[in-house]
Amino acid sequence: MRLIIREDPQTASKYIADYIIERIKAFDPSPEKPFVLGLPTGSSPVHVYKFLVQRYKAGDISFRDVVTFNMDEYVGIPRDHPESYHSFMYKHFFSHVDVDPANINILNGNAPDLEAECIAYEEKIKKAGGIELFLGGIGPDGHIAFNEPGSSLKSRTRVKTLAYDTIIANSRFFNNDLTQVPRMALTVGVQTVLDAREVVIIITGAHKALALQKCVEAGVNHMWTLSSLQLHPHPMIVVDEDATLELQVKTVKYFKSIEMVANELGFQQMLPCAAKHAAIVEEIHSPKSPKSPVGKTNGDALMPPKPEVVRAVTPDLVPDRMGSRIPAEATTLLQGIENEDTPFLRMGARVAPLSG
Ligand SMILES: N[C@@H]1[C@@H](O)[C@H](O)[C@@H](COP(=O)(O)O)O[C@@H]1O
Repeated sequence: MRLIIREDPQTASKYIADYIIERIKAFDPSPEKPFVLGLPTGSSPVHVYKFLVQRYKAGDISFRDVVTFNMDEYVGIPRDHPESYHSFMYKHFFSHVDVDPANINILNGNAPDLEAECIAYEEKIKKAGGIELFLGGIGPDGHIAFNEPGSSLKSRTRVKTLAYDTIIANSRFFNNDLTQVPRMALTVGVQTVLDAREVVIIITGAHKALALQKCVEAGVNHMWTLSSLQLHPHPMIVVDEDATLELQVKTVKYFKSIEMVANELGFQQMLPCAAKHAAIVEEIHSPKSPKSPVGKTNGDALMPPKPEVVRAVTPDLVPDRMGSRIPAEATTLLQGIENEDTPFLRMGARVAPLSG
């Protein structure tokens, strides 16, 4: 898991928007091979959409070959109700970019047969080739989409009764009138989210701090459905400082150090995999300066160089998966980096991870 910590909701949102844009670009989508993007509603992703729209208007990105699947929708309120998730998505995103309306998928909370609607949605996702990147937010109780506490971690798209806490939390969108908040929703399941090839979650604010703590530091538990991300091969949670309030200091330092070390290794987030791989190999063979990323520390260093990193400069060379000859110990380093902390290494080239 990667946990990216930024100062405030704006910088966290910008990080995610930039990340999504680079993922789409690296994927190089076409009508035959569209990028399939899962999308959330809620106040947390509003800034992400704002930055995506800004970059679209600046000519940096097109959504023409992007197929979208929204996470959820209320049952029983008209599609054009200002608080329907359908309205939300058009208001904050779809109306401002070049996404093809035929490529937009949102569950229909007024379908005559809600069960059939959910089954058909799963089928549609499958037919689209699965979701490449699922962006999500969470509720203060750690729910993802509308997978309320106690939801099966194997759940799929279905009709869900909302928890009373969620009805209270969402009443702010309905003039604080609890009676106006729908009691049911259609939602993708936890397993639907986990099936995505990559999951990116935004969590901001002190009111989500306990949920973040449960999901990152505690075990996998259906009472905090986001914790299921621990079972995903490539999850990334992007948070603001306020959301980290319940985390242990060492957890925060650990994840910050992971990002720092990745930066020191010269990984620009958006470089294609092969280039990054080559950069690592080159750096291991011929460190550019005494400040080489291998074992580099500075005054703020959070972790000492690991012995295996230092050993990686020994001349005992073995072929790696990309044909370069690298020190045997370095394969461990590369695997650790690629598997655990830098899913972006997979970007663009869509190469298989080095192992696992
Ligand atoms: N179904 C949505 C979730 O997908 C969203 O993550 C959550 C949090 O919303 P907010 O970002 O406004 O706190 O709200 C609703 O419950």
